[in-house]
Amino acid sequence: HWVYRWRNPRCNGNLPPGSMGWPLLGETLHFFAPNPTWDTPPFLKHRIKRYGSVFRTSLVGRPVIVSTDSDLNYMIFQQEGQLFQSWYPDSFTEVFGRQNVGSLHGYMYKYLKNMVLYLFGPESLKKMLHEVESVAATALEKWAGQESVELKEATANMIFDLTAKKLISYDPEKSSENLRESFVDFIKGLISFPLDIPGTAYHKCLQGRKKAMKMLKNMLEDRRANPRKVKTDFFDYVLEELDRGDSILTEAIALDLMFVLLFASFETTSLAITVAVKLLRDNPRALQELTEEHENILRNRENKESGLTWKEYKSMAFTFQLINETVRLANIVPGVFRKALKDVKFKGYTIPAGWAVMVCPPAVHLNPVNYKDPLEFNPWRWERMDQKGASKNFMAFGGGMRFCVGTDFTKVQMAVFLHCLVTKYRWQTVRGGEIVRTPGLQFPNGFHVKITERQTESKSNTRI
Ligand code: HEM
Repeated sequence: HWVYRWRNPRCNGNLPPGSMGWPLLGETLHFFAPNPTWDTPPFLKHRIKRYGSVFRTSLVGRPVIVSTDSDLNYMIFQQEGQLFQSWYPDSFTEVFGRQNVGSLHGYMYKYLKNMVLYLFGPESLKKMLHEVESVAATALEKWAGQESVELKEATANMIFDLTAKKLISYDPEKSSENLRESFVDFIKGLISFPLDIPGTAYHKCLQGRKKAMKMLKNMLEDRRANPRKVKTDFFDYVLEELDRGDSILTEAIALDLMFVLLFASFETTSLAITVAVKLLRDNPRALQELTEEHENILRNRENKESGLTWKEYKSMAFTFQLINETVRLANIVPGVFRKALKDVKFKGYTIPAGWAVMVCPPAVHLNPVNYKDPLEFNPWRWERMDQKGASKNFMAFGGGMRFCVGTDFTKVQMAVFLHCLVTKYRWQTVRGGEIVRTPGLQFPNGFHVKITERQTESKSNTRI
């Protein structure tokens, strides 16, 4: 009876078609199978073909409705808090903490979102532009002296230092413990079998999180003991809120959030930059147009000594097309999770209240109906398309109320990094760069590149 119920869940209407897989295990293993292409994962492809764009399944012990349907995705994003609510699986909660941004609602959520928007909104980014440029220029200068660099790791370090400085004024040079190292341990075991015994990757992941959380807690306590006159970072604002007395923010929530924010900021953007550099390497025409755009900016600059200005940043039309095309193909977030708050009717089907719903951006971004030759890297396709917000066919940064608050920050970092890279350097692949999604996108053997200064390159060519 139990197995029968597992396979045929109750529903006040017509459940979307699909299979619940094996008892308990569901279809989890198929879902996590590595996919060595840019294309939609086979798990989705097979089921879309068999059942259509909306189907049911069971993942990590939960019944889930999978949506690859543009209209349903749109409705899910628009109905946040009404018919659907942000929700992430228990296994996420285990490693990211109980109070991650995804599980916050109402007043607390709005407060924290505003705080992040304040720290990384356009006004702050304008002021940060020179700093982002100097960080990228310094990093590239260092890398150019080396035999090769693993780009994903190197850019993640670069972004981590910048974000940690902005969010919590962390300075790796001055700190006795290495916060970044704990995050590395955490990430290595993130997509692993959840078996918490010494020696396993998962155990290391939880230990990494524990260590990072302890360091963050110490830093927050330090700040409490030595408050600053002018509030500039996340800790300053958190302490102000905690000291208000009637706030529902607790120290535990604040620290969990700090952890998620740091993670969300450097893992995603570093992956996007690495994918962009790889795609540029493979597409000389796009590299040429990008280089021309950035050389023009330098050529037209009145004061040659000044760094990038906001006006110059805003003028990078082709760069923004390239960034959109990169994140469309990269599908950095392969699934966005929600929970149905009520029974929801959609095209003759019912999504039962309490069920998890997974919106699948890859199925939308790689659908030939939405994008002609979807696997082709074609930044020019964005010339005639809206590039700013989210749409039914573009949800790399989510959509609706929960649209990514780090989008502008990511774009600034990507554009500025590419500016520094193409105006001064050339690079070649040494090894690696293969794509495997598991189901997040990764470079299993790294992406090792040799970066050389352009002048040096032309001088040596002349010699030859
Ligand atoms: C290429 C880079 C990035 C991608 C692809 C990305 C993608 C996403 C997506 C798809 C969501 C929606 C999740 C949902 O609806 O459940 C999201 C939300 C979020 N992102 Fe990003 N993100 C990126 C960079 C960043 C950065 C740099 C930060 C931090 C400064 C950040 C912070 C957040 C936060 C706090 C949320 C939750 C917003 C909310 O629930 O309202 N992201 N991101």
